[in-house]
Amino acid sequence: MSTGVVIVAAGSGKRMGGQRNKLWLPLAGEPILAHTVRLFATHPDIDEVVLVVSEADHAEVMTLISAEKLMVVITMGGAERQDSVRNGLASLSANCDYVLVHDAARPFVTRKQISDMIKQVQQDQATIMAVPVKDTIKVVGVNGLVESTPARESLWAVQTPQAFRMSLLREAHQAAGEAGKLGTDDAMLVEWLGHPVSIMQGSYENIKITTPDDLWFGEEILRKRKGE
Ligand SMILES: Nc1ccn([C@@H]2O[C@H](COP(=O)(O)OP(=O)(O)OP(=O)(O)O)[C@@H](O)[C@H]2O)c(=O)n1
Ligand SMILES: C[C@](O)(CO)[C@H](O)COP(=O)(O)O
Repeated sequence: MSTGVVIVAAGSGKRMGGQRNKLWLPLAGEPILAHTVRLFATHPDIDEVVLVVSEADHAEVMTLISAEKLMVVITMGGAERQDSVRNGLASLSANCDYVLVHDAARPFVTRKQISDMIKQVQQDQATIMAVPVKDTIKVVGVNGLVESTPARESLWAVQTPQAFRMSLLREAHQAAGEAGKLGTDDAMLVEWLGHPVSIMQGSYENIKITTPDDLWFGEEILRKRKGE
């Protein structure tokens, strides 16, 4: 069984509020991007890595990858995350039976979680990492008034990696592209095809670095892991 990963890094990090892609911000002295790419590129259960980047970051990414001597295929992203994933899938070889899709902005997934997910996807064909929500969630109307309160027991906050049988994810992206369907994650497209998607319990540490407060939390996660 051959497993590839598409790491999407072609965003711009608007919510971080900086001058350039947030993935260049340092975490324990190294760019966030370096942490994530190294984790997958050195993982024994991952056979191929495709890194999706923006035009603006391309040269610097090449420098980073060659300095680290990592075996990574680099490809260009698109306007939306979904476009970036689709471009990444197109760059994986025909040998891949399974694919993981991962946000470069989530550097804290562990090696064991990646291995567990690869085992799980071979059973379920589509599986995503998620954690039960801790807060009470409200559905709010455009008028600013609460419309409903979904039962918390059924709510999960979804993360990446998300893993799929390669042919299933390719089919979902192709169909979504043709229908103009846009999803905020890849599982949405597979669900829309009518295929079951299983949940793999992740961890509250697997945050997506999105806003400045995520950076200090991220430093704390690494400090704690170093001491373990
Ligand atoms: N067109 C896009 C948009 C996002 N991403 C990637 O998708 C992941 C999750 O996106 P998010 O955290 O929202 O990153 P940004 O889009 O960069 O952030 P923002 O929405 O604040 O601009 C990130 O690793 C980001 O680089 C991508 O590859 N291509
Ligand atoms: C895929 C994702 O990480 C699941 O939580 C998330 O939806 C991607 O982030 P974005 O902010 O929607 O681009």
